[in-house]
Amino acid sequence: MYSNIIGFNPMLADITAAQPRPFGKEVEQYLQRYPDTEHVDIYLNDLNGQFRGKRLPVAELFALEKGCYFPLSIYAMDLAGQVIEESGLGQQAGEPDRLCLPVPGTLRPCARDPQHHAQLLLTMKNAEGEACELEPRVVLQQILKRLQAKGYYPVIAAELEFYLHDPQQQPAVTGQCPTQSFSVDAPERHHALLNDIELQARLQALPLTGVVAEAASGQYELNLHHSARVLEACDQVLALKRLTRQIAEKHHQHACFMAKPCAQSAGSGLHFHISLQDEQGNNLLTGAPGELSDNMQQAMAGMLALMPASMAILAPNVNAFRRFRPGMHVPLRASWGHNNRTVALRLPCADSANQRIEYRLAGADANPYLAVAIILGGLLHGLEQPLPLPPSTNGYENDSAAPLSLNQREALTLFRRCQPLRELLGPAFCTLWYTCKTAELRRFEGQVTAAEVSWML
Ligand SMILES: NC(=O)CC[C@H](N)C(=O)O
Repeated sequence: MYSNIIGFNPMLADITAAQPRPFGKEVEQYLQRYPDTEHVDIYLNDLNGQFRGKRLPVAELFALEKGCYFPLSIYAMDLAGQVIEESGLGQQAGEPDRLCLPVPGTLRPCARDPQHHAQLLLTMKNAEGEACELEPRVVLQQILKRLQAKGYYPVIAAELEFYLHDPQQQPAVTGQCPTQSFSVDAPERHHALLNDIELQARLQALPLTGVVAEAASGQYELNLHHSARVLEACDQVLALKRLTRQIAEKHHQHACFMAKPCAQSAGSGLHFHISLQDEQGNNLLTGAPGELSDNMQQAMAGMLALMPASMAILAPNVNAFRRFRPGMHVPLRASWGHNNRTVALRLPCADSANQRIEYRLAGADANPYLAVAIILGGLLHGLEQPLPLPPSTNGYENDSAAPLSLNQREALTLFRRCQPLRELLGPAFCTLWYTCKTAELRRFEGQVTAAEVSWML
């Protein structure tokens, strides 16, 4: 909610990509630092950002330089880990494997047992040996390449909300959710646990800059420092989620990243602050004092134009749509405004060098690679095909901004029909997303819910 108040000076951001170390060297250095390592989890992040892979004895680590194999169907799994046959990647295709390679710089200790257990992110190749177009990380990478080809270097900072709760109880159980945003005393209740998160984040070189108590009991926000290494920043969001879950478990708590775990309490968002630099590190969104630059107007107009069709990615399941309720600091329309937490694109107070957009639509359960691909795709769309910026709005009363689709089926239909998104995210990926999410929704709708049973049995 309140991250980046210390400053978002894009001039400070290092726009050069990290020099990848040869993987063997990275392993050697890691094992010098953690000589007692016994195991490593190697993983890909699937469509839902879940970790899929296997645990290996550490001796296998060196051999990974040449790669290893996992089934392509990892990118066709639903939230329950079932392969969606309608994708055509499942058993009817024989569930073929693809080559996977380590992502340089992602060998980190695992928070569950940092001295003995490591983890490593992989990336998949397609049948031709190119980056796999169905992998969310690759979808974002392609958009970044297009931006860089035009001399645009985005800078992003993530804010991730979640609930801590007793595993025997629901998060923010009704009646126990006093409003306590900003409370500096609230974190005292979870002092040891939050300290542990910070410590493990340091060990994993995740730039955690702050922890904020949010609007409901047990709800917190984690702020990551802004970075021009956009892919790495998204890797870090997912690593931070895993770390937080593991640390919570150690403290006999549960960390919940559902978008709306409790109907009566605040939902959890994944907000991104976005800025744009040129090669010299100048902020390209900055305008004359009191004015919005052309770039800023075009970037926002592009994001707003793609927003209704983007909901299917930013709210990736039935529960994610429940977050969009009035009075919960959540946008309900494709809106923008100055210093306003009810709009989709918030322009925070900032001095001229730090002007940026806060994109507030994604839920905490959204895939960060895809959410950022949507945001930067919208920005690119706006810069390439300038559109007029609609008037700013100020709160829920003003209904001049375009409505957003607030149910998953409608959102998926808009997504399928949106040609610019198809072009930005790639047709193969868009077909996969639509197919998997439609099948997942059908599975959900085919169930009898606990509410029906308790009301009617
Ligand atoms: N931190 C805030 O601005 C509140 C955001 C709100 N919890 C959300 O769901 O997005």
